[in-house]
Amino acid sequence: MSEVTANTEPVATRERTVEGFVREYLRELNFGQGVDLSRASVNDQYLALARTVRHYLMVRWLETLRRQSELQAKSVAYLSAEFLLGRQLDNALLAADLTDIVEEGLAGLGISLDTLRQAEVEPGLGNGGLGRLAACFIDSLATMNVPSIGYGIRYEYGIFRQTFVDGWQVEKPDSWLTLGSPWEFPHPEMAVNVSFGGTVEDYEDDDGTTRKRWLPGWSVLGVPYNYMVPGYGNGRVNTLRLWSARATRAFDLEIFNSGDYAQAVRAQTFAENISKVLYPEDSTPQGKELRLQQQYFFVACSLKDFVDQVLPKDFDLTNLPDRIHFQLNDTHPVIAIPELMRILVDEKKWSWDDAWSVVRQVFSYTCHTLLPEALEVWSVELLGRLLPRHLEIIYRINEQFLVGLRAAYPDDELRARRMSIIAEFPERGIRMAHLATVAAVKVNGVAALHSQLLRDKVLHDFAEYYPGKFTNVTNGITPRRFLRLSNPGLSGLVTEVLGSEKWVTDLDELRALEPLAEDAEFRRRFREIKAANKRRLVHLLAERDGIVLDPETMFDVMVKRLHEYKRQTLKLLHVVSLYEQITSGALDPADVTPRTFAFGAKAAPGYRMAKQIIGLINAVGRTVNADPAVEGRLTVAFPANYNVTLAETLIPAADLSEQISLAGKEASGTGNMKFMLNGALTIGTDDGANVEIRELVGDENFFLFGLTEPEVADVVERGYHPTSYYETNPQLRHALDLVASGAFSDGDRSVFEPVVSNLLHEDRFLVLADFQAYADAQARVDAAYADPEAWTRSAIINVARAGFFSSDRSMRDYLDRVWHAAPVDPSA
Ligand SMILES: Cc1ncc(COP(=O)(O)O)c(C=O)c1O
Repeated sequence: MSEVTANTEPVATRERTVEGFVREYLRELNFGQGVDLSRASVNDQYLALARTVRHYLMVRWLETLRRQSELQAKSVAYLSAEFLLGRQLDNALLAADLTDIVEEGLAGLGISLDTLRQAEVEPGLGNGGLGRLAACFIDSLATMNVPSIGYGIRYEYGIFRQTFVDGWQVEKPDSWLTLGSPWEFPHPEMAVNVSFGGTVEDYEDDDGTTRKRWLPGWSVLGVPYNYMVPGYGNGRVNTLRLWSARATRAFDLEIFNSGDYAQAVRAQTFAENISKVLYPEDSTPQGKELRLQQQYFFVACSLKDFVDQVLPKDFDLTNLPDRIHFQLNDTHPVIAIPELMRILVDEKKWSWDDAWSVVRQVFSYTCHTLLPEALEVWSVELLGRLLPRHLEIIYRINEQFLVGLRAAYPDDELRARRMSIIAEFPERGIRMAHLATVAAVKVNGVAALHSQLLRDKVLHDFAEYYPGKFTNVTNGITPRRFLRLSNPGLSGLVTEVLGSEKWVTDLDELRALEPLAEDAEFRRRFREIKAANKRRLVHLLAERDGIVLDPETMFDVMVKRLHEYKRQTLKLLHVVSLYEQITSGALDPADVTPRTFAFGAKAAPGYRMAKQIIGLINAVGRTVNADPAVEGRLTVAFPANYNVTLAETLIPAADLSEQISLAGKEASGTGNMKFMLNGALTIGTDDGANVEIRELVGDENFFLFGLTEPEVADVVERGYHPTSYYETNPQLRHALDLVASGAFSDGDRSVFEPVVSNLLHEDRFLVLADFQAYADAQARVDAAYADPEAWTRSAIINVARAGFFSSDRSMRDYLDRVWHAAPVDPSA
């Protein structure tokens, strides 16, 4: 009998040849999908491809995990209720350096890689900027060799799929899991128990100490699903661990036996609801019980996982600050602070002071907003009912905090009330941002202006009390997804002229493009790439939405969540004004630069004004696009369901990026950076990261307009009267009157009355105040666009100076300023 030698090496050291890949792929199709090539559906082909590609990454993943537990280096845990990942296939192919092999191998089988790319449904596990930021950050952490893990929620339904019915938004469920999700690795055997409700009691410990004990009312299981987060070009694969809720018991057999099947499975449904659906809210918190359940659920799972599974069994938790830093992405995971206190005090039986001294060294908090209404406050009644022990802990943290505060400001009770973690009005509530700030090592804003406004306004009292705690980390975007993959034309040109792909991991390399702005041949090639990207978008939108566009027009793009502060209405009023001026004869169409005014935006389903604005954009589009008077001059395009996948084709095709929020309202923006990196010029206010973009590219390569933040504050303080702008600006008046007249609603004046009346009588975000400045800036845009050479020069300068906005740089800033951790040496 021949001897069998055990090989403990992972088997997946795959052959990196076309033939090797094809063999693996066919094996996966046959044995994984259970079909042969002649019968395989596109979905079969896609799933088999995804599994084949992940095999190639598997050795690296296992190796990363092995080394991580060996090294025990300081790690980062990024806690985020959202990870807006986008499609995975292309990114995995890039990381595994397999794209060419796979393309050729599939072609040999008569399969188009591009068709399989399109078969992937993106996991929309986030609302917009915040969730996409988390996805960029974990990509950068992996690429930079930082030991780290992402923790979040595996929503069964992500952000809703937006459709338009008669121009109005109708939400459809996003069933991203229906056709199978080949990128995830469920581990039901590693499920952890998470409790809710019940009561707290005192009891006497063995040594006579009185302690607290939480007697929960109910619990659920959290099942971890692991996702690979491959680094680019470095052999590292980090982990993203998303939690899915399951019932602790599938159903109650007693009730089932008594014949009530529906009642028997109700507990299961109840538990599984926790990870069922992402709250489709952006910039406004949802004070809903289920939302708090979600937050505690994923945080409790993650802390338990880290303490019990990731750390070695004999780990001394007093050393926790040397081993981990938990980054809280907004207030959603802030309940982690009392949860870690509970673990240390109640479960590990530490003293309060010892526990607090560790807890206050391991969390940092990123604030993402400037809108006071977006800061989460949980009612004490709700939090006490759902998490009674945590409420007690929060009260004790607050008590201790207020003692210190009153000692520092003995005669300032008003300040104590303002800063207290507990709000008394309009109902008693827990201010999660205050809790986070009290416990955090660092609190950061997400752009220079935002961090300054946090210090000066939103969290001013705290910045005075804890001067060293506040810092800035300007957001960033991953150059892998948002240039290397999404813009193959520009990416190829950059690699060619720079002589290598080093820029993909060192985006400052783009600076070397700058002299080429003066090179006519380079400009011609740059322009040709933009033109090709525009044609690619035109083709996509024709197929996807039946939208017909002319690639020869200027592509003026505003894509982001629909929110009044972002001011989609400002762009729309400008379109209406141009339309009104042309149709009334005030403007010769020949003098109007042919433009495509593109929008992409989802509105939160409960945000009525945002949905009205969507209806109005579509209504204006319908009228304008059908009117021969403006044909070839003005086109409005509003493809439904803006998501990461659409962004990847839309952004590289843009000539003009609209970043027109009211100054002092947009924390950072990341869309703005993606456009800049892809060679669009920005028309924008002095807000969020626009400020840093403009500083980098200079006024001559940026169309700045509008009130500054101090001016806005001044206008508001003096009393803002939007009607005065309406009365004194004829173009603005005519545009608003046209909307009010029912011209876009078949003569029905009532349809868009709420939008018009809101602008005229409230206009919280000063659209009318900035209208003329915006129209003037658009005239400057037209003038600049008329000179293609100068425009291209500016676009190249934008690209060349975009290096600062790499999320790799953001990670370096967090490592230095917040986490005090370092990448590990890949060769060690
Ligand atoms: C799908 C999607 N939605 C929303 C955003 C956020 O856009 P902005 O920063 O312009 O608000 C992004 C980021 O670029 C995105 O990719």
